[in-house]
Amino acid sequence: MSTISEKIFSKASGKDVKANEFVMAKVDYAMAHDGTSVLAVRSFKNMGLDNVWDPKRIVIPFDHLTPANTETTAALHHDIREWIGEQGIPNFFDVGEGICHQVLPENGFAMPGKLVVGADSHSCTYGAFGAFGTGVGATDMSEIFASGELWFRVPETIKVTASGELKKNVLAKDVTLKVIGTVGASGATYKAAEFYGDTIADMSISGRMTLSNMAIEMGAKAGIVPPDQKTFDFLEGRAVEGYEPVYADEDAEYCAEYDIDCANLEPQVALPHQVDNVCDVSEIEGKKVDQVFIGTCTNGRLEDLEVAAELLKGEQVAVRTLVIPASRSIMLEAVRNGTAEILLDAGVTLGSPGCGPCLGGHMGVIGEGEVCISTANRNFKGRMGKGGFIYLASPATAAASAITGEITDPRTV
Ligand SMILES: CC(C)[C@H](C(=O)O)[C@@H](O)C(=O)O
Ligand code: SF4
Repeated sequence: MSTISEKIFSKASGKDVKANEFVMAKVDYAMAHDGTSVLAVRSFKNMGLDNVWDPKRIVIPFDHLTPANTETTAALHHDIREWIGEQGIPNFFDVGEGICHQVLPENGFAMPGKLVVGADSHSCTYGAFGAFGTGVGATDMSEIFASGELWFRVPETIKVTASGELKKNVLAKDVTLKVIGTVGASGATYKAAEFYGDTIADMSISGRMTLSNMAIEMGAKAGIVPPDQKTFDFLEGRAVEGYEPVYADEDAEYCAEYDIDCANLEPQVALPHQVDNVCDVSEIEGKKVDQVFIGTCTNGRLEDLEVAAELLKGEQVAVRTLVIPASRSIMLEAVRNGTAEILLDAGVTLGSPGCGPCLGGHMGVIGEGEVCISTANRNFKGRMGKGGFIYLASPATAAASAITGEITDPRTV
């Protein structure tokens, strides 16, 4: 009678464990990006060790401030590149390859049953593939670099069941925002979430990644979708090693259960400055925006760009609109299949793959009092620029709002 998390931690710690037990777990893959590797590497060096535990199990994408925005960033990038070379870490993804949470799954590091730990809070994205994906701080990451292990408290699990067929232009992001609005920003703190129901089964891999990505926005350690044929198909020819799917037992114990009706779901918007401040788009329609941002590890995938292109085809954007693909391969596909051309024709600014202005670092920061509708996962005060206001929505709602210059229901354009 175990949950997916209990089973993954049992395997990773080599003994049968239950929720709330403390374990030392073996990590399958460890990730740090340009933002967090700096501290992780510094702390690793302070330990006085020469070599990391296993270079092949460490993955380092550069994504947060890429291409480098300042001389300081360029110097930090330089130092980390050098360390990666010294350690012989083969899985290094340099400037322009894309956002860590896109790069790891694309390259087959997120697999069912694995424990994948990243020095980034949205590492829960890997749950979309049935992995226990979770974020840790940079000094915890240095422990993993050193030993390949870390301690955890096995989380209790909440069960979220989403049912019903989504209406056109109601997307996985709307389901995700609805779930977070229902559970609350701290409703799943230190718990894992397991996602069930026909809405999830019908979701594409891309949609499931959006859902798992935002599990941390309700406090969850992990947000896991049980793997199915779509998962296996995605991993075919991609998975870097063999894997064993893990499922919960029928009588697994959940600490809370939530049922989400998606048949009547409207597009959702999270209002500033809290992610769980969620309402139907109809309640906020007409709110003027200064900038539209489509991208990030939440919604920068090909499917998201295509949804935007479908709405923007033959139209002109009314406000500055930024589209940043989550990876180079997504951008390449968007160029090849004509999506990029439609977006550029509509007046969109296309940025190089990476986090872009999500964290307020560069490439589209907003000014005092400005409003941005964004497909990202966080709308915290000041995140995209001091004094700015961030509204979170789906790529369809963002694209519809780009056409009108105000928050718009994508079903009306
Ligand atoms: C910079 C990094 C530590 C941070 C995170 O952990 O999430 C960032 O990716 C974010 O989205 O806020
Ligand atoms: S895209 Fe945004 S949320 Fe995702 S890793 Fe980058 S900064 Fe964090």
